[in-house]
Amino acid sequence: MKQIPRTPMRIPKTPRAQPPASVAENRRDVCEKAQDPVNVFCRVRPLQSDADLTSLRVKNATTICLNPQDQLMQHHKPLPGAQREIQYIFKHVFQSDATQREVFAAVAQPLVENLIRGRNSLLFTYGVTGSGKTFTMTGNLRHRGIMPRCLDVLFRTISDYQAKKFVFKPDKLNGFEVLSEEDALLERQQEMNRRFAGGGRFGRKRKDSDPEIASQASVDPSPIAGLDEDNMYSVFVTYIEIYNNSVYDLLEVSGIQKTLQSKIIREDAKRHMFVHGVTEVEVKTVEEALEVFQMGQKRKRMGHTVLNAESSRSHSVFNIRLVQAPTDNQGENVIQDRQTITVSQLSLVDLAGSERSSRTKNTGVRLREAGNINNSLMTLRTCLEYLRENQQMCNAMGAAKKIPYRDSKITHMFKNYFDGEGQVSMIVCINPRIEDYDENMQVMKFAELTQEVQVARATPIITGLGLAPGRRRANKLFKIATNNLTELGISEAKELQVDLGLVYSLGPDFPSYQMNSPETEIKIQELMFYLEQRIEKRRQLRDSLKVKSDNFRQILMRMEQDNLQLRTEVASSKVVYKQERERSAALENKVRIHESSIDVLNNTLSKRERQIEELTYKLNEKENLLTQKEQEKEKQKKKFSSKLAVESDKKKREFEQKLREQRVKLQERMRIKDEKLRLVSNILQADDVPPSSLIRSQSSEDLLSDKNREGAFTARTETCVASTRMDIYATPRHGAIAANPRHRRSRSAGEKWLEHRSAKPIPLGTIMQPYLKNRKSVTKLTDLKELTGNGTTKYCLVSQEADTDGDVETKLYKGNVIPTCGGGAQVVFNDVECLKQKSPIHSPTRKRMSTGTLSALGGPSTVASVQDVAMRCNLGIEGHSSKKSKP
Ligand SMILES: Nc1ncnc2c1ncn2[C@@H]1O[C@H](COP(=O)(O)OP(=O)(O)OP(=O)(O)O)[C@@H](O)[C@H]1O
Repeated sequence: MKQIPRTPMRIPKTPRAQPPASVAENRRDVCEKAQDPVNVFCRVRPLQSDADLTSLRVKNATTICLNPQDQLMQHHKPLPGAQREIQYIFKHVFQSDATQREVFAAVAQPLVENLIRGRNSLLFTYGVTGSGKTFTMTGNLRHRGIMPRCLDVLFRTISDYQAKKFVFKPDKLNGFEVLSEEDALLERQQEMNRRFAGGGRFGRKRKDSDPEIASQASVDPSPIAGLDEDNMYSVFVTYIEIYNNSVYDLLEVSGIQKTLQSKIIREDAKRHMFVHGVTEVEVKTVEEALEVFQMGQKRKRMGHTVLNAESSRSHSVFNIRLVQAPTDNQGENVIQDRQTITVSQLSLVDLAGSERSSRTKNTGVRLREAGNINNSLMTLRTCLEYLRENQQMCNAMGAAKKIPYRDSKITHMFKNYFDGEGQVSMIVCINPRIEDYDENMQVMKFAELTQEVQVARATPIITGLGLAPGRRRANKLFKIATNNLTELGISEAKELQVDLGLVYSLGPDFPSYQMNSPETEIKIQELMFYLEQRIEKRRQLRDSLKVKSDNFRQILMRMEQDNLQLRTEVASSKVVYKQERERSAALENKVRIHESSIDVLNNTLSKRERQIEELTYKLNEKENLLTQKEQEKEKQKKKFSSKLAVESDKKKREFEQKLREQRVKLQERMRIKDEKLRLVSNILQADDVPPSSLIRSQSSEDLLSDKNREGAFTARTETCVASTRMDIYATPRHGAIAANPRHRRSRSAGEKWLEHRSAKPIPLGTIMQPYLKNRKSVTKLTDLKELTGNGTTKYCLVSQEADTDGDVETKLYKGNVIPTCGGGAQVVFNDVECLKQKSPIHSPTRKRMSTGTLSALGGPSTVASVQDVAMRCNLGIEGHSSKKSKP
């Protein structure tokens, strides 16, 4: 592009920051891909009146010249030294007399071709208010703009290849899904019901032919070649308005709501920007599409009335989306796989007027609107500027600027056109009047900038999927042939299954046939011939089949009979089998029961065994314990016996020691007593009866109170007598008994003896018998009078003792009876006679010494006897040594 002068480029002074990874990646992708510049066209509208002055001159089909305003206003001729006219070159410049058709053909038809080939395109008009943007994009009844023409050519191209309505359904995330034929049919019926019930999408019944719309639709462009005939197509339209940097869906069914809700812009899975929740209307004809557009326009006007806005203050975006997907093998239905769907979009954008707010002298709401418009267009300009700079630095691999797409809705929405793939075209609309010179200058600068921006070329879509090309045409030919045959009266033709192989076999260059050509007619005739043959063959085959099937049926009937018989047998066998099974089940049940009881018994047995084991174990433990205890006991026993032995030994020694001591003591005492006795004897010899040597007897009451004590008395007497020749007195129980000192026994009076002998005396059988003169014998001393009365003066106690050898010893204890002061009597023993009788058979070695003998011998027996008497009789003893013993 040549231009004079060129807009100076800004030179960066400071090094730019490194771009983020994603930006750099994107840049690398963009740099690597094939790119096309943004196609910028210029359209000059006619002057309103011939009197109007112009600052613009169209030099040729691509160049226009802008003349300085003052030069034209004042002099009409360039002054020397004045600023020269500025030239701007475009892809094409449409002069004021250019028709809508020319504009469409040059600008929009390539974009529709892109659309059909599955590529995205963006076309926007840019210029000041009244410059003809809307006229170019939409047009009017007489001069239809780009949009209706795009729709017209599109529908003409895909007319025979459209999918049935609702086969493709928007997924609300900028994508589509394929519905089955049944689901699509259901949706169609529901829509029809809605229409009949009370109106269509916009609340009114659809008119079949709106004359205004019909006139817009009736155009004459020929269809675009190169359509993939094996695909099916559907067209969806959306209509959006961006006002005050808010996005509104003009096709939204808002019901009673008067105002529209603003929408947000989102990015889909393929990084394409889309308006979230926007209404996508499927249209099948141009009229339908234009009707939807008109409805959107109405809504737009309604909204503007509510908001008190002007239509030129908003950006309008009309999107035509073409959805295509390949047909199946038979070329009849769309393949039920959303991955095979290709969606292409043509966005037709009518931007708001680009004039600056200073020029319009707006205030209040209008000023804010203008500010927003300026901001969005400024953002667009900045984005394109940065994009251009980044692209220019792409080869130099310098740092890239972050492009502020998100700063305005319009740039945010078309981000993927500049960052991604597609084709971008712009029509700069110019009002050539001289008043718009300055604004036109700005527009030109923007145009100049825009056409330096490169956009990555869209990659061609992958077609085929390995399916035979021309299958839809083959399907069509096959159906034409079958229809023709049906019309000729061959009804079987209807029943024929589609056989594309037959069509393909008609000629090697089949898919390239044109449908309305004579060649096709010939091929259809050939096809009909083949089909006729096929039908004939089918008839024959059918007849043969009938015969065979009859035969087969008969065989089958026989078999059926056999089968029936077998079934009966099987049924009876089954009954038997069932019975057997039941029996077997019963037996099994029994076995199970027995097994379970065996298990129980086993369990019990094992339990018992365990118990036995436990008890055995316990028994062993106890035995062990017992053994231990016995051992311990034995040990203790030994210990105690040894201890006992030691103790007894010790005690024995002690006793012996004590005994020795006692013996010594007794000997000492005996010696003392002997001494005493000797003294007493001496005294007795000197004086016959010493007053002190008296034996006091117990009172008669004491003596006779207890007859049972006779033995004891006897013993006591015996013991006392055993101390030979001693005067012994018994110690009274209650104090000393005093003898009557005035008692004088007359020697002249005769002696009267009281002999006290045993009741059963041992017969002596000897000649020598003791003799007592004037005696009285008693065996029992029952009355004290016997002792005190009758003049008894002497008392003799006879004691006999026989030993084991048969020796008998008879002792006679003699004493004087002395009356006491209390009326009782006391016996003072003064003589003991001891008579011993030897047994003729006795053994001299075994002779036991009698008490008397022992006494005579003065051995230990005497001492023991004295001690015994003392202990038993509780008597005080005082004796003397005079002892008279008779053999
Ligand atoms: N090329 C043209 N040929 C004939 N008439 C034109 C042409 N361009 C514009 N006009 C007329 O100019 C008037 C204003 O045009 P239009 O509404 O398209 O301007 P605009 O740029 O869209 O304004 P706004 O920004 O307000 O929408 C219309 O009445 C239209 O018929």
